[in-house]
Order: sequence, then C-alpha cells, then structure tokens
Amino acid sequence: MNSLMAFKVNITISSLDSSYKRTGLVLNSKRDVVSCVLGGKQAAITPVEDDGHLLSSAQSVELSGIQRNMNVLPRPLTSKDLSPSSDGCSNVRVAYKGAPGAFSEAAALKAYPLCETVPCEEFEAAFKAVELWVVNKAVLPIESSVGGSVHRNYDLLLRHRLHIVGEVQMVVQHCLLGLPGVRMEELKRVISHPQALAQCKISLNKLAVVKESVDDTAGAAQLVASINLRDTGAIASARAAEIYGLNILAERIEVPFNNVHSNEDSYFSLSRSIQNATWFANYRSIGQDDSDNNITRFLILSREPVIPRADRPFKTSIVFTLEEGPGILFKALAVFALRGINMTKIESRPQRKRPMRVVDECDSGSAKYFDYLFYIDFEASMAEPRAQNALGHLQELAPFLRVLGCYPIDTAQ
Ligand SMILES: O=C(O)C(=O)C[C@]1(C(=O)O)C=C[C@@H](O)C=C1
Repeated sequence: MNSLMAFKVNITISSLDSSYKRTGLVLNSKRDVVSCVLGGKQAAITPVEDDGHLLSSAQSVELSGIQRNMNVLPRPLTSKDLSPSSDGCSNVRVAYKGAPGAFSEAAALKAYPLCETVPCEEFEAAFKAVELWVVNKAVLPIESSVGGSVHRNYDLLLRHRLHIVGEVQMVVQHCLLGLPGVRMEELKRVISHPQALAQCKISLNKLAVVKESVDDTAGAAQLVASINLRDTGAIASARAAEIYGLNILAERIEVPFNNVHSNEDSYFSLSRSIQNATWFANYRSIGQDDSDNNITRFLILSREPVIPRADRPFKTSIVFTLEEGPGILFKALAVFALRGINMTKIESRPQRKRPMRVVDECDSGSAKYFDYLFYIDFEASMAEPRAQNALGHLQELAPFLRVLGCYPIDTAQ
C-alpha cells in the first residue's frame, strides 16, 4: 500500500496534553509528528497504528482518496507562518538541563510562558542544541544564592559562541518526595542535585539520612518512581511530584525543619557519608546554612544578540584576560568605577590552554602564576557611551576581551 494512504489526519486543536509539549516526549519518541496547518488549526499527521490513542475520535477527521493524499503534501509557507507569534513565544523551543519538572524547566517557562521546553542531559547538549538550530534558546543556571557560581557554564560560555540575551532569577522551593504510602521516617537515603542537597542540608541532617547526588532534581524523582525505591526520597519540585506520581512528604525543606529530631549517632554516620560524596569537592556551598531565600539566577542564551537599549535597565556580561603586573586587576576594575558603573558579579576561572604564566625575575629566578579569565557583569547597556568608553579603556589593559551579552535586567520577583 502507498505509505501515504496509511495516514490519518488528526486535527489536534491544541488538545495535545500540555505535559507532552513540555516534556518533549512528542519530539523524542518514535511518534515524531509532521506538523502542518489545516483550516487554520495546527494538525499532526501521524501513522494511525502508532498514534490513534493520542486523540479522541471526535477530534479526528478521516479523509479519503485523492483528498487524503493532498493533505499530506507539504503546505506552502505563508508570510503569517514566518511572522513572530502575537504572544512572542508560543513557537519558541527552549533547551534546559535536566528531566521534565526540573527547576531549570520552570525558569525556561518563567522566561517564555508558552514555549516548548526541550530537556537535555548535559549543559553542553543545551549549548549545542542552540548552535545547531534544534532549539531557539537555552536557559541554564549560572549562580545561586546558596551554592555560588556554576563554573561549568562559565567555561562553556567561552567555548561556545552564543549570546546572553536575558536572565531569570527564580526563588527555588524544594519538596521532599517519596513513593505513595512511604512515610518520612522510613527514608534511609535522599537523592537530588548537589545544589539542592546543599540548599537543604540542615533539614536533611535533622532527618539523619544518607545524601546522594544525581544529575538533577527531577531526575531524582524519576529514579525513585521508576525503580520503586521505597527507602529513598528525592528533593525536587512539586511539579516533579505530579509528573512522576510521587507524594510530597515535606514542602519548602530548604527552610530548616523544626519538628524533626536529630540523633547524634546518625549525625556522625551522615558526616562520614558527606565526606565520601563526590559533590563535596565540587560545590563550595556545603558549609552554608539552608536559606528561606534560596534564589537561582539563570541565563538565557541565543544565537543572535539582542539590540542594546538605553531606555530600560540593561546588564552587560564580559570576559577578559590581563597581563601580569602590580595593580592590574585594580586598574581593570577602575574603568567601571571611574564612570559610575555598578559591577554586579566578578568570577575568575583558570585559563585551560595556558594555566601557568612563567615570569622571569632576574635575581630570584622565574615565578609561576595561574593565569585567569575574568568574567564581569555590570549594570549598563552597550547603547550608553559610558559603557562603550569603559570597554574601550579596558581593551588597553586586556589582551583578550569579549562581550558575552547585553540584556535586560530581570527586575520581576
Ligand atoms: O536540578 C534541577 O532541577 C535544576 O534545574 C538545576 C539546579 C541548579 O543547577 O542549581 C537549579 C536550581 C536548584 O537550585 C537546584 C538545581
């Protein structure tokens, strides 16, 4: 039979469960759909045997003969298809790291409420997905009020040629999740993203459970549900509980529990397990207290930069290197202070290609220093002369300087 004849045209009328849209299951599964527009409605053309269950019969229209063939032919684009949607983001695909229900997905939806979110296994996959036009944007964490900087993303910003086009600040509220019927006291182990474990350290110490890190919070929830781990809890979002069918055993556990007693013996065994955990070395937040003001800042990355404006608050992010010499960093930072520009963040990372700089000091032999890349965020737009002058001035001191992005400051709560 002609393969075209085996298709039924399903008029989806935006009825496709929004969770499919958010999880990316539609795109990743073998049920990949071919989109077309039929009578002004979004239509998905799918093999009958595969996807008949996705839609109710009332939403399906079977066409026959020549008409059936014609409807599976590609429809010519119109200028309407190519103009941006009126809401500005319903046709935007946004990559994030983690499983559906991760906080990064929530950040993507905060930035683009109607977007299609695309989960990625690693940060690098999200960068590549933007570069290769698989998605329009990526939303990735860059720092948190408890855990500090996400160094991996600083390194990837330099390696890839994407532009920062926005930022999202989000209050992160963690839940302790468990399988239905499991009580909090029955948990022996809690798994989550290392940042989430660090953010909930005090509450977890009181619970006297072993902590183990996994790639992301929603991935932890997925693991507990998929292999039926009755003695294991996951720290994740309330939305992850809904997606993976888990119970919320406690809400907002980044704020220390008051009603859970800690026990000396289990505290010491917990300390041992923390020392053994690999994330101890990677996250410098471990000694800090849980906070009821747990904020993560995410960057929005795109292939194209935004055009800097001066009529609303903008931030600019740059990366540069410096020659060695007394007070050179002081001089570099002074280019902003001299022009009344507020610096909001400074981060230094070792230069991987040339980690050590050898300096010849005739009398005392040669000295070796680490060579650094400096990342700075400052509150000014590249549309403002004071920002242009500051960077012109910095260029005199910096052998390498790159503007990573100039973007509107997130002023929303
Ligand atoms: O694991 C997730 O859910 C993420 O989105 C990642 C991440 C992070 O990298 O900091 C984001 C916010 C929370 O603080 C915990 C984890």
